[in-house]
Amino acid sequence: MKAVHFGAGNIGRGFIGKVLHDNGFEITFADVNKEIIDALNAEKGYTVHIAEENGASYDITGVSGINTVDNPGQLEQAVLEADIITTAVGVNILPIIAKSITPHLAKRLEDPRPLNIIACENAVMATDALKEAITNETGKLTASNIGFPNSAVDRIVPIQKNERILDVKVEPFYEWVIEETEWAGTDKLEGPNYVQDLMPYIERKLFTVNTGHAAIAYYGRTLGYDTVYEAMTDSKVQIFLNEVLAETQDYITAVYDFTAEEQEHYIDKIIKRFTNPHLSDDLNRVGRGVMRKLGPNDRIIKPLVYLHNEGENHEALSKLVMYATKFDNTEDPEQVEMNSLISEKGIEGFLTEHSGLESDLTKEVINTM
Ligand SMILES: NC(=O)c1ccc[n+]([C@@H]2O[C@H](COP(=O)([O-])OP(=O)(O)OC[C@H]3O[C@@H](n4cnc5c(N)ncnc54)[C@H](O)[C@@H]3O)[C@@H](O)[C@H]2O)c1
Ligand SMILES: O=P(O)(O)OC[C@@H](O)[C@@H](O)[C@H](O)[C@H](O)CO
Repeated sequence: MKAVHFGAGNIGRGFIGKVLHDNGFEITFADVNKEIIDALNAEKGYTVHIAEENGASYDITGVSGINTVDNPGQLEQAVLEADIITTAVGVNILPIIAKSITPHLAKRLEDPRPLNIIACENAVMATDALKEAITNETGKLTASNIGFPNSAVDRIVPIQKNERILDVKVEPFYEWVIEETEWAGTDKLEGPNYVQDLMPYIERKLFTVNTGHAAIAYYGRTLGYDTVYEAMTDSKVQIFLNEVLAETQDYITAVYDFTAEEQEHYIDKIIKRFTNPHLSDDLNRVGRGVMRKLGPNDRIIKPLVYLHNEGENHEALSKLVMYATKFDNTEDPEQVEMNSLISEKGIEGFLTEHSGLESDLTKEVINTM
């Protein structure tokens, strides 16, 4: 069984690569990072270390790499042989990945073996976005051997520097939930959970783990912290995090069938993950892509707008919007773009145009500070 995985970064090597390897796949990583691809081709393997006391280490073997900048032609053979294609590149990169896959797809689909294509990104229904980008190029795909399941991936993998460049340290917890209805073929992966309806799982994850992370990053930075672990030692951050997650809990339990008790249990587990002393996760990583995170369907604005419309408390999420607009990671191109939009249009104009907030909610958000 062969896999092509786009994005040989932290989640690609540390999570998706490990699951595929455990399922017996030979993995070809495709990436634009020459150093990583050269190392994959030289080493043919790497080690995943679990970040806990006496944590285990797992050797991932049978891997290789394609540098999609220097050798895009190598992708053809890899796609033709693939049983699964996955991505972990960042949701905004998916249209570029679509352009890499599309030229080889028709030929691959003449082969009756099932092919599943799955985007493993932090966004609601990211595979649908990849599928749309692919079908914009190919037209409607009528082959019955292709599946585009959406998925939710959860495992904290910080940016890190290790002695061996490919090795990667990951938290012990992981969860990969896949949309069963869209899966092509009968051979499923061991490890992921398959569900009929993914929306409850992806939104619960995004609006708890990722909204929580955003709260720690954007508020923690105003208090001068650099990492999640450091910020979580401050009771002010803990209190704010609890307030934010109480609001997203109201959204999750109103929209889906999770009970308050189930959600409280889920939150407790996540807060323990945020205080893992064996991980050092930079607030700049957790807060990266600030414009994406302030998008209408993302982790802050979607629950905020819902709670506002329902007349429910949304004060902490409103403050979170304001902390996000004040983030200061100027190495992030999205931060630079946001800063320039805010200086041109003001915060009010930015939130109305970019986040799609109605003017009464925009004013309310601004007045929380
Ligand atoms: N790190 C985490 O804790 C975590 C957890 C769950 C989900 N995610 C999601 O996984 C995705 C990847 O995150 P990450 O932390 O692994 O980031 P990362 O920066 O470590 O890895 C992304 C990789 O994609 C590569 N890339 C960029 N453009 C590319 C292109 N055009 N073609 C091929 N490769 C390209 C980069 O070179 C990099 O190696 C994001 O959507 C993120 O939200 C991350
Ligand atoms: O990757 P982002 O930028 O969408 O979000 C940053 C973090 O919240 C995220 O990467 C988490 O670590 C991850 O989603 C945990 O599963």
